[in-house]
Amino acid sequence: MASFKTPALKNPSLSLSSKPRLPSAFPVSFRDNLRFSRSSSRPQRRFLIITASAASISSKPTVLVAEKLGETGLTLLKEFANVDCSYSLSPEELCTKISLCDALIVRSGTKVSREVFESAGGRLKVVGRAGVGIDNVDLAAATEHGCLVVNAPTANTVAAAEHGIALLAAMARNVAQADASMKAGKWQRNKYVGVSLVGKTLAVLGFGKVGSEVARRAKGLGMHVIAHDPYASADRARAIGVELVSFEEAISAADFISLHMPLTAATNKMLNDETFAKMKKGVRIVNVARGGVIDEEALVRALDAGIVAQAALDVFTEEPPKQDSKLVQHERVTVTPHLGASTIEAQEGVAIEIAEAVVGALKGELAATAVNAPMVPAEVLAELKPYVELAEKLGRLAVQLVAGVSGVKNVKVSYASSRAPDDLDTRLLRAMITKGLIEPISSVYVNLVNADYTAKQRGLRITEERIVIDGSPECPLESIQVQIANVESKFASAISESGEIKVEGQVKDGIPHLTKVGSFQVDVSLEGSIILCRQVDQPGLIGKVGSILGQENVNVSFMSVGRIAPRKQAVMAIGVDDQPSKGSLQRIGEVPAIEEFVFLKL
Ligand SMILES: NC(=O)c1ccc[n+]([C@@H]2O[C@H](COP(=O)([O-])OP(=O)(O)OC[C@H]3O[C@@H](n4cnc5c(N)ncnc54)[C@H](O)[C@@H]3O)[C@@H](O)[C@H]2O)c1
Ligand SMILES: O=C(O)[C@H](O)COP(=O)(O)O
Repeated sequence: MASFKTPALKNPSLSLSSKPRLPSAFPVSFRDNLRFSRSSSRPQRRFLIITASAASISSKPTVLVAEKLGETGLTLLKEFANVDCSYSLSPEELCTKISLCDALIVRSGTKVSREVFESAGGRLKVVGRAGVGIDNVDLAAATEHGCLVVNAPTANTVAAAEHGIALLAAMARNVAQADASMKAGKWQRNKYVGVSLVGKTLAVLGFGKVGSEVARRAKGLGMHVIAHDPYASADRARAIGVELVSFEEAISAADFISLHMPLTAATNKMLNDETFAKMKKGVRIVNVARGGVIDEEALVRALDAGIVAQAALDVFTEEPPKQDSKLVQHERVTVTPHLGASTIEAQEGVAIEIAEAVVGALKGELAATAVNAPMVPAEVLAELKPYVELAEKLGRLAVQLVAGVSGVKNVKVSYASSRAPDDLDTRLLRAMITKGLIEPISSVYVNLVNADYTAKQRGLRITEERIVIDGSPECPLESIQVQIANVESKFASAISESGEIKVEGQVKDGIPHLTKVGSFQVDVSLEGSIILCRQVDQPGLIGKVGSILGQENVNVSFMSVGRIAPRKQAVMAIGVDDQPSKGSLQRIGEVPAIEEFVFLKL
């Protein structure tokens, strides 16, 4: 293979030593020193880059804050965006406003439905949930619209756990009922005899952030704590002195049950007639998770049947519940109006957490706490940066080589790396290849949020293969190869021996390079555009093509020839900074030795 670097480059910013630019979807400045870490108990931050256009937006983005948010969070938002605080919008008003907004911030009181995403007309980039539960956001619709959803998963954990403990103690000692009775002028000491917590068994259902904090505190009160959570680590439970048990064991052994799982299809009405029947008679239930995890009518029946002695509820299937709700009015039920996260401290924390996440996402920087997209740790992202660009460009090149693009259905991506497969996170690369494959042939905007969904929608199957090679594990990837099967090519030489369109690339000195087309080895940096020519290898040809381009002042940045053998067929790859005119391309095609050529935009 011969490789010729042009000596003088017209535009120094495109020189080989220039830093690679990230693809348009990723105007990223890597903020490794994010200001987030206020609490040492926070989980390790993981990051996601999301949005294309923010960096190019000259005017300020608009953030709609649809529910009350802490002042410090609002101040952070206002430093970067126009902030519209419109509380208590009707669903129709929200749908009307949303098309003018780049981001939306809500708490649990706003339904962010499919209609909201459809009404946004593509402008809405981020939904920030100022809290944990995202059951009020239609995640599938968000993903389909390429809209990132971020939440604030840690700042209200302690507040929710404290509220759970407050309800547990208040329920056991009839605090609310006795208070109401006294205010009604009564002094009923015998009626409000309570039960003790010490020595009792508490079953925590859902041993996540809040559940484990409740467990920790309940142990401090002298309770025997067991937990059920199909996804929790037994080691983590053991460290707190909690035994993980099955659901059946938990509900049948418990004197008290505290609920801390998210509301999902699997947890919906988890406590129902059947499960209440398996509980100890006289069990007491606390719910600061979500109303929907209990079948509320079944709970009323269980209370009336004496299976459940008492319940303390902060959350309801319908919020606010109907005034005449039997459950709310039940004498042995203590209720609060979804106050779990409502402490001054938690609301300030949540507001800051969500404001930072939303601003970061809008800037196109690294957004934290993504809910509907894979999150890639910042250090992995920094390492993969040039490969991200390579991946998108290989996708773009490969699809432009297809004749009749509707047939693109099966794409195979091979990653050659000396790292163990588990050590290489390819989700971001796959998303970028998908972006490169789809965007040149459609009007769909593809990002990390909607890449897999968009591929599936279009019937595009992307399979991945890892090839473990010898080499330095310092370097995450040796090469990426993209193959499109069962298609014809505009450039027959791009078809490999096995019949697929094949392009392969490497990162050299931080710059993505095209290193193989079909069976031909080339070496051209992936900047600007590329002309691929197949010719019979002969002296003078490079000069001929170069002079056609030179006459039009089209700058050649790189040129490389891959050939089977001297004076046999060869593929010449020419990198150009500017787009040649149709006339120049035609003249290149008319050079007698050139058998076929194609112009590809990156
Ligand atoms: N009342 C409030 O104001 C308030 C405040 C904060 C959180 N919450 C709610 O509390 C719940 C927990 O919040 P978190 O921050 O601890 O979330 P988390 O994600 O840290 O924990 C949830 C846990 O539930 C577990 N889980 C999932 N499915 C389960 C199942 N079928 N059975 C048992 N466990 C299951 C998960 O594995 C996870 O460990 C959420 O519903 C959240 O919305 C309410
Ligand atoms: O999921 C949560 O974070 C809590 O339910 C808090 O909801 P809120 O923000 O509406 O108080």
